[in-house]
Amino acid sequence: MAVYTEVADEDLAAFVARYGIGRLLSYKGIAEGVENSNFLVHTEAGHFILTLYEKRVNPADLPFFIGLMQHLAEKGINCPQPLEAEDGSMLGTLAGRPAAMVTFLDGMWVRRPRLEHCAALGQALAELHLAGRDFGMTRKNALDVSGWRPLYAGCEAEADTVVPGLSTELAQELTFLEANWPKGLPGGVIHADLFPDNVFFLGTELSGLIDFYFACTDALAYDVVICINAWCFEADGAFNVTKARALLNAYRKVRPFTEAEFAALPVLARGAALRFLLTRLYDWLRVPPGALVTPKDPTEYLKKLRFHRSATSARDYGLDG
Ligand SMILES: Nc1ncnc2c1ncn2[C@@H]1O[C@H](COP(=O)(O)OP(=O)(O)O)[C@@H](O)[C@H]1O
Ligand SMILES: N[C@@H](CCOP(=O)(O)O)C(=O)O
Repeated sequence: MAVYTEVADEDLAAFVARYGIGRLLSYKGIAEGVENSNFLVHTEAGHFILTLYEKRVNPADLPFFIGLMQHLAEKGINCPQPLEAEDGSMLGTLAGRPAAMVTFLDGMWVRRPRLEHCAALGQALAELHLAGRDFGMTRKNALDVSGWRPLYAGCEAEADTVVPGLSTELAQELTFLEANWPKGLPGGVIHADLFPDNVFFLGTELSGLIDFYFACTDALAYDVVICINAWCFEADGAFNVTKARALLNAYRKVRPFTEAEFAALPVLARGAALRFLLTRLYDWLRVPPGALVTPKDPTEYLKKLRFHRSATSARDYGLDG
C-alpha cells in the first residue's frame, strides 16, 4: 500500500481548487508505491496525481525534485509535470504534509521486461541524461558510496539472520568498493531508481518515466548499471546478457560511453547491487508487525552482487568496445 496519510474530502477539494483545474469529481488512493502517499484525482479538467511526501523525503529536497520534473518535461521527456497553483507555487501543504499535484501519465509498467523494453529503456535513460545537462540545481546522492557504511552499521548485527555469513560478506564488499570506487566519471542528473515499476509502456512504446524522488547528481554510468540490475536479470536470478546488450547499445547510440565508463561498469554494477541490497536489508529487518507494506527481498540483490563480482570487463555485459 502507499497511502500513509488520510485526507479529508473537503480539505482535498480546497487544495485542488488552488490549481484552476475545475471542481474535484472523485479521487482514490493508489495502492502501488512504497515511499509516499499517492492519490488519483479526477477533476473537471481530467486526471492528475496528488502526492503527499512522507517522512523519508527531506522537505529541503522537494524544490530539486519538482524543478527537475518541470525541466525534463520542458525538454520533451515524458515525465510528470508539476502543476502550478494560482499563487505560482508548485508545493503546498495538505493533511500536514508537503504535497504536489502532477500530470497523469498513461501506460502500464511491465512485469516481465523483454528485449524491446530494455532497448527502449536504454534510449530513454540516455535522453534523460542529456536533457538533465542544463538543469541548474544539484543534489548530493545520499545513497552514494559514502552513505553505504552507515546503512551497513544499521544491519550488521542482524544480517546473518537473513543469510548466514552475510555480515562478513557485506563488510568485505564495502571495504572493496570504498577503496575502488571510480572517480571523475561523467556526471549529471541521474534518476537513481529507474526500476520497471517506474517506467510506463503502451505496448512496446515507452510512454513515461515516474518517481523522481531518489534523483540526484552522480555518475551517469551509475544510473545505467542500476537499470542493468533492475531490468536484465531473470526471475530465477540468471543474468540475461542479451537484454543488457540491448539496453547498453540503445543507450550509447544516444550518449556514447567514455573509455573510463566502459572500464568501470563491473565495479559500478557491484556498487549499485550493494546499494539496493543494503536499503532492502535495512527495511527487511525493520518491518513492524502487521505493516501493510511488503518489504522487498534483499537476497535478490545479493545474487546480483555475486554475479558482478565474477565480471571482469564490459564484455561480461555484452559490449565489445
Ligand atoms: N504521473 C503519474 N501518472 C500515472 N500514475 C502515476 C503517476 N505517478 C504515480 N503514479 C502511480 O502511483 C504509483 C506509485 O508512484 P511512485 O512515485 O512509484 O510512488 P513511491 O514514490 O511511493 O514509490 C505508481 O506505481 C503509479 O501507479
Ligand atoms: N526500487 C527500490 C525501492 C524503491 O521503491 P519505489 O516504489 O520508490 O520505486 C527497490 O526495488 O529496492
